[in-house]
Amino acid sequence: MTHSTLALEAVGVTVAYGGNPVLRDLNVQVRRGEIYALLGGNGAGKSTTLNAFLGFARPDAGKVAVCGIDVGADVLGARAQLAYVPENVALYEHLDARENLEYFLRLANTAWTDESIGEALRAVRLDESAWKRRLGGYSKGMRQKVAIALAVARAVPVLLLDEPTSGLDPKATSEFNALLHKLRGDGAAIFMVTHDLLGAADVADRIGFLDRGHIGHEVAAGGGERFDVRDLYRRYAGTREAA
Ligand SMILES: Nc1ncnc2c1ncn2[C@@H]1O[C@H](COP(=O)(O)OP(=O)(O)OP(=O)(O)O)[C@@H](O)[C@H]1O
Repeated sequence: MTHSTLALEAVGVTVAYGGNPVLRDLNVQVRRGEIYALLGGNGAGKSTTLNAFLGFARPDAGKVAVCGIDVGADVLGARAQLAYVPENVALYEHLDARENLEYFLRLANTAWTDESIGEALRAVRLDESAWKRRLGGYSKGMRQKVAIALAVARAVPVLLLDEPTSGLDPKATSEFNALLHKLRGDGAAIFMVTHDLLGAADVADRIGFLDRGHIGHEVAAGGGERFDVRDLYRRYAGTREAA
């Protein structure tokens, strides 16, 4: 893995709260053009891992980098490389999709035009008939599209997703997965945390199993069947028991 293609890197990361280790010697690397799913039970440390990449959880040991930028040394520089899409996307309910993008792009100090915003909304396949509707009436899937359109308009190479498909119906999930594959094809690095084994198996190139703050095992997709789902289940059940 060359340095230039490495988008996310955690090396020997330990994060403790009140002396209690939540991440323990966590090691993970995600390249551009790759979708990585981190699978783990409740309390395994998934959100803390995201927070470490975002610079909200400071490692007690180890190093976290985004596109080669050390998060501890330059948190704003690192954040400028990524977009974070939380489980429940918080946007302005009384603004429409375009207005939300304009507002957040201005906040991010990113130049935009009507054209570039239109391109971003088209790229995420948000139905054009919805562009002028207030977000208050949007479904979860539509909100996620707007959040990802913001990432597209900012042209960031890294996406961090928290439980992206929970609460999406099968059609919205399949549209969402197709969107992730398109972004991956355009060179994005996508890191998602999830409980959803089948969802991860559908979309990810690699899956890491987080067990009490440590990735004990990773599997990569291969061949027509991609993953051996029964094997994934056995491994996941093992971590869930321990979590
Ligand atoms: N700010 C904090 N202060 C103290 N403890 C924390 C803090 N944040 C997380 N923890 C603890 O760290 C552990 C891991 O939490 P984390 O939220 O990272 O797990 P998770 O895998 O995202 O869980 P879930 O799937 O339930 O959201 C939990 O035991 C949690 O209580």
